Amino acid sequence: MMTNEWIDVSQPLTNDMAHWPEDTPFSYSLTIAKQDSGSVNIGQITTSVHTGTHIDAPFHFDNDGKRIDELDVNLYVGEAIVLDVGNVQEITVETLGNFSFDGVTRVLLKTSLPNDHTRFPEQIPNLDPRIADFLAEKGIKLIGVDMPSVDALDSKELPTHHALYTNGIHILENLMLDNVEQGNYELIALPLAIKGADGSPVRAVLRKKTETDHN
Ligand SMILES: N[C@@H](CC(=O)c1ccccc1NC=O)C(=O)O
Ligand SMILES: [Zn+2]
Ligand SMILES: [Zn+2]
Repeated sequence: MMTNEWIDVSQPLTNDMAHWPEDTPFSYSLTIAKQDSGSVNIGQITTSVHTGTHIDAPFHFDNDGKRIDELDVNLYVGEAIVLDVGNVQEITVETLGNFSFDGVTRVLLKTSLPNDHTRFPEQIPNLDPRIADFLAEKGIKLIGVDMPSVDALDSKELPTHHALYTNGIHILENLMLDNVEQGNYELIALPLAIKGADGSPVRAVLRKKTETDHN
């Protein structure tokens, strides 16, 4: 039997990609060219850690929260369910109540927001903070979204970030799920080991589960 292939669900890191207003854009440039060094090309990157597909450490919104290097890598590798919630602008407990979460600890929400890494959206679907309690009860430890934030783009209070955190649910943002259908997958979305950081870019990949897969 042919094994399923891993699919990339990360935003490509390009010099024209979208970033938060007033935040540091992503930039890659060649600092040393092979013709100058005589041996190698060497590049450098500059970026906010909240540009592109990334995870938030609790320290992002809580000064006493865990930093990137203190988070358990097991959160970011394993079974995940992709749910299509593209039919609503407000994602509530009622929306999620239509789905079965049997045994999974990671949920990825495919919303109506078209995934375009070069465009920072003006508006995004709203995640009701009350989904945090609901998902925690189902045993969810990680939520991923195909949007720049789990809160409204102009929010200062970040109620959904805090509600998720209070319920032990970690956050993955800016996935590219337009070409992914609802269903059960394996996920890898590992952060870099950046000491003390509030967030980290990840390379997020999914592989569809088949009936013959065993846990
Ligand atoms: N909470 C967002 C980031 C965020 O809110 C932000 C990122 C960079 C610059 C400003 C931001 N928020 C400003 O109100 C995130 O988790 O990526
Ligand atoms: Zn973030
Ligand atoms: Zn966030």
